[in-house]
Amino acid sequence: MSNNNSISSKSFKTNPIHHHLTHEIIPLDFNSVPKLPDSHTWSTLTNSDPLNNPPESVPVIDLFDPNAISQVRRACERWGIFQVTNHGFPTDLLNEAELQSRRLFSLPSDQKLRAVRSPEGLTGYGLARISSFFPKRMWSEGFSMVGSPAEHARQLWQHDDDNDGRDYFCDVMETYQKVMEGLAEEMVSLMLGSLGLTNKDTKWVKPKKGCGDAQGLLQLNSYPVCPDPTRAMGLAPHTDSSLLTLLYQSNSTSGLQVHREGIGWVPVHPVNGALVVNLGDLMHILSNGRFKSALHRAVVNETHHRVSVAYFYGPPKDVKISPLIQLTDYCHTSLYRPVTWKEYLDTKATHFNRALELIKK
Ligand SMILES: O=C(O)CCC(=O)C(=O)O
Ligand SMILES: [Fe+2]
Repeated sequence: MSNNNSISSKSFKTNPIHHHLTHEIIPLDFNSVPKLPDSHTWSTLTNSDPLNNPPESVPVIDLFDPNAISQVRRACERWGIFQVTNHGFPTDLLNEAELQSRRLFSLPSDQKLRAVRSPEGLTGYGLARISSFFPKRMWSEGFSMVGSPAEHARQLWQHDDDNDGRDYFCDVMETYQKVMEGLAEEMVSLMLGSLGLTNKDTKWVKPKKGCGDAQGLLQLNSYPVCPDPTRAMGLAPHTDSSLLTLLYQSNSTSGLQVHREGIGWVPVHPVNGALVVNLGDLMHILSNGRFKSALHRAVVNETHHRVSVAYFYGPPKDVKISPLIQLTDYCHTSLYRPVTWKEYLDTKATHFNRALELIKK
C-alpha cells in the first residue's frame, strides 16, 4: 500500500518534512502510470453504477420559458441540481475557459507542482480538498483561484516567451469570474424569488456594490484518461459548501452524477451551452431546509480527458447566513444557527459530511 507514485517532483523528495506534507496534497503524474495504482483503486461497491434509464432525469430549464420560475422552485426542492439554458453567459467565454484549463493541465507535472496549493491555502494546483476524508486517492487534479490567478500563473509559466499566454490565461479567468458573479446573483434572486421573497428580503446576502469583496472561488477540474475507470473515482461524493455552484462541463464527456434518494446515482449529461446549477449547503441553511444541497460525484473514463469549470458563489466574508425569517414557520422555528462562509468551510474541513448536522440548532 504505497502512495509513493504520487510523488513526482524531485525537489520534494529530498526534504522529508516537505515529503510528508506533499504526499497528501499533490496529484499523481497521471501520464506516468500505465495501470491504476493501489493508492487509487476504490472498491467497486463504492462505485455503484449510475442508472442508465433513471425514472426521472435532472431538470433542464430554459430561462426564457415563462414557467421558468416555478420550474426552478421545483428543481431546488426536489433535486438541488439542475441545468439552465438561455442563461446569457457568453459561449465564447465558456469555450475559452475550457481551452485554457486544458492548456494548464497539459503542462508537465513538475511545472504544475510549482504552483501547488499550500496545506492551509485555498488557491493553486492540487488534489481535491476533500481528499483527506477518503482512504483512496481520486483520479483528478484541480486548480483554484480567488480573483486574479496572476501569482500562481507566474509560477506555472516562468519564461519570458510565456508572457502573452500567461496574461491571456489570467484575462480569461478574471473575466469569467466577474461575469459568473453577476449570473450567480441573478440565480440566487430567481431561487429565492420562486419562494415569494423579494430582493429587499435578501439584500444582506449580496455584496455591497463596489466594495470589491471577492466572494467566489473558481476551480478548474481535470479528470485525465483513466486505465481502469470502473475501479477509480474522479471526485468522491460530496455536497458543495457554497450558496450555489455554477458548473460548466465540456460537451463531449459525461462524468457528473447526482445521488437521488430512493433511486441511486443519476448522470448529469452535458447539454450543449448549458450550465449546471448546484445548490450548496449554505443555500440549504438560508432556505431553512426547504431547498436541498445535492450530493454529487464525478466518474472518469478510458478515452476522454474531461475538464469542468466550477464557480462557487457565497456571501461576503462578514455576512452570517441563517434561515430567512420569511421561510420559518409561524413559530419562527429556524433549524440552523447563523454561520459565515468561512466558519462553515472550517466546520466542513474538520467534519466533512457531518457539517450541516453540526450547524443544526
Ligand atoms: O467535475 C464535475 O462535474 C464536478 C465538480 C465538482 O463537483 C466540484 O468541483 O465541486
Ligand atoms: Fe461539487
